[in-house]
Amino acid sequence: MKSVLLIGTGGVGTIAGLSLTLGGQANVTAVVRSAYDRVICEGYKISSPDHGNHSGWRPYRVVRTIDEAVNSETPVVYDYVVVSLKALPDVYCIEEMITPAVKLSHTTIVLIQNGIGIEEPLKKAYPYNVVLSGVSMIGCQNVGAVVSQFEKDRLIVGAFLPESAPEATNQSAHAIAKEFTEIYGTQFAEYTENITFYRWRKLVYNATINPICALTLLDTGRCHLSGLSKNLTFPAMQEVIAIAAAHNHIFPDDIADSMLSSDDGLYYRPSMMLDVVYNRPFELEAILGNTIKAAQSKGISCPTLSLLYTLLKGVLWRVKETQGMVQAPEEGVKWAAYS
Ligand SMILES: NC(=O)C1=CN([C@@H]2O[C@H](COP(=O)(O)OP(=O)(O)OC[C@H]3O[C@@H](n4cnc5c(N)ncnc54)[C@H](OP(=O)(O)O)[C@@H]3O)[C@@H](O)[C@H]2O)C=CC1
Ligand SMILES: CC(C)(CO)C(=O)C(=O)O
Repeated sequence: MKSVLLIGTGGVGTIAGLSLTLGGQANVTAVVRSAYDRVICEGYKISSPDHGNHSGWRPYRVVRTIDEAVNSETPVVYDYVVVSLKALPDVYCIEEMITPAVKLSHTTIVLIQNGIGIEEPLKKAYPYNVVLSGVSMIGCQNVGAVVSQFEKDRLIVGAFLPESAPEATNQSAHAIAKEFTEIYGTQFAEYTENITFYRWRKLVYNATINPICALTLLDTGRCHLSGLSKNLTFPAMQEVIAIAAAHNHIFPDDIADSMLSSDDGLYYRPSMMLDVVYNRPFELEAILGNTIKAAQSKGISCPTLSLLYTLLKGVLWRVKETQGMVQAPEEGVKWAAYS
């Protein structure tokens, strides 16, 4: 049995924990924060078209913190640390957070998160551990231990390989990526040698639809009905496609239409929109900030994405102020300091 530590038990993480458990090859210890008491008392209520409906499901072990996960009566060495926290480098530092659970040269770190450039800090912090990058296509929510999955669970997994890595290291990283897809279940997870391509491909959706829904608080269906999808999302997608092309990721001609039709029949609220609705910090830098940096590095202009980014920076400031993460000085502010 593989020993898995799951950090980030929202919609994506809980379904990952369920799939890894049902596959029968992993014992999953889950770090559960605000829903801890409910999960201990009642378990999760899950409705999943792929993994079934469950009432009272619990992973192998439920803990409140990473320290508790590591310091049990018999200390556990984790084979995999699966991170499905939001990618929020401006709020917490994942590479520091997971340190107690990562055994040098042994533990594989698996990131199941949206965005680009998210693996670099992990690989830098753990040069002797394998870092896997997972792109999830699921549409899923966890509200108070009630988990609802709306779209198919499809997880693409590949090894994150810095350019300088020796070939033998690369080969073992690819083998571990394949092993992880088997533990997750090959009906739902697939291995790729080129995970960066899939990260960029997903960005065509996440860097456009997520921000526009988060700003307008309209779900995907209502974005179509109001004309936003045609007049704003579609052109914004062309910018992402051009930036991706400059980084050698070329998509089929119908990529924008296929992303826009991926929620057909649903009034879907993407994860960034839910974060704004629940007044939580959202993944602005990982999704939009890093895309704009990638454009700048190639001298590409992306006015629509830049405007969305600037507006969302304001929204994020508001969220952080209400959460006490930033403060406006009592004496007021002067324009000259910000011009
Ligand atoms: N939702 C979706 O359908 C999809 C999401 N993604 C991506 O997957 C990733 C996860 O998304 P999602 O599942 O929606 O996220 P959620 O916001 O639903 O879940 C995040 C979880 O992390 C927990 N958490 C936050 N901070 C800590 C901490 N310091 N210690 C322990 N736990 C913590 C939260 O706990 P608490 O409840 O206590 O706040 C919450 O349970 C994101 O990168 C997202 O973009 C990708 C594809 C689809
Ligand atoms: C839209 C979706 C579900 C695509 O898988 C997503 O990534 C999100 O909600 O952030």
